[in-house]
Amino acid sequence: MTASVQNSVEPLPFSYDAIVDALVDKGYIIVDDFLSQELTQALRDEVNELNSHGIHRAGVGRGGELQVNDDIRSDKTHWLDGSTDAQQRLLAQCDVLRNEVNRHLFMGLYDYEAHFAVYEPGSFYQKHLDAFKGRSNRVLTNVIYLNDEWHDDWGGELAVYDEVDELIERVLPKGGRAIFFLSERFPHEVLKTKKQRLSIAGWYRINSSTGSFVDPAR
Ligand SMILES: O=C(O)CCC(=O)C(=O)O
Ligand SMILES: [Fe+2]
Repeated sequence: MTASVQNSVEPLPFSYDAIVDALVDKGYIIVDDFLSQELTQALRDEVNELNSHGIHRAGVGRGGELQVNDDIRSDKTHWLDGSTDAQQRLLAQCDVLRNEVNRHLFMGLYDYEAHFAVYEPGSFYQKHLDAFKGRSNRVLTNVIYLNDEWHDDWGGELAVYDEVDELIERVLPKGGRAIFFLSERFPHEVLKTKKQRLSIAGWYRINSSTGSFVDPAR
């Protein structure tokens, strides 16, 4: 039996049902080993390669309003386009979850968009919401971490707050780990990192197109 056949019959280290249940119960879940070590490494290699050729400073806002704002965030980003095997496998896995969420929760998620992010030492992303009620088609956020190791004293945690601004989680960006949360409900921030921090941030979207205004735009 080849390695790939063996892998394909191994049970997943997490359950899609548990993710769906947690989204209903508390609106978020942290999933260790969401990505295999092998896929985490393939994506890490890709983002390192992109970064070595220079990827762009992230902006804040959408479309024509996009601005680079050093005070708010200092990461660099590159949108996934499914052009590599590793990206396709990641997108396929995220699509399984999209279908599971739709099947159980009728959220009508029709699309997933994601970018690589590189936080060089000293980088951060100030506290924000990914979506404001009724003003965005982003409804479910996921962040997937790609570093091969992360020490407790390296900073760079994702701090997650609840609706009354109490800190509820400090998530270390450990490779293969993912967090899923309802985009409108949880303010969050990336604390200043001491080491280069690699991740993929993604958003499941609903279709809120009306008339001639075609959404989503990037
Ligand atoms: O990298 C993270 O942990 C979170 C990033 C984030 O909040 C975002 O890109 O909107
Ligand atoms: Fe965010």
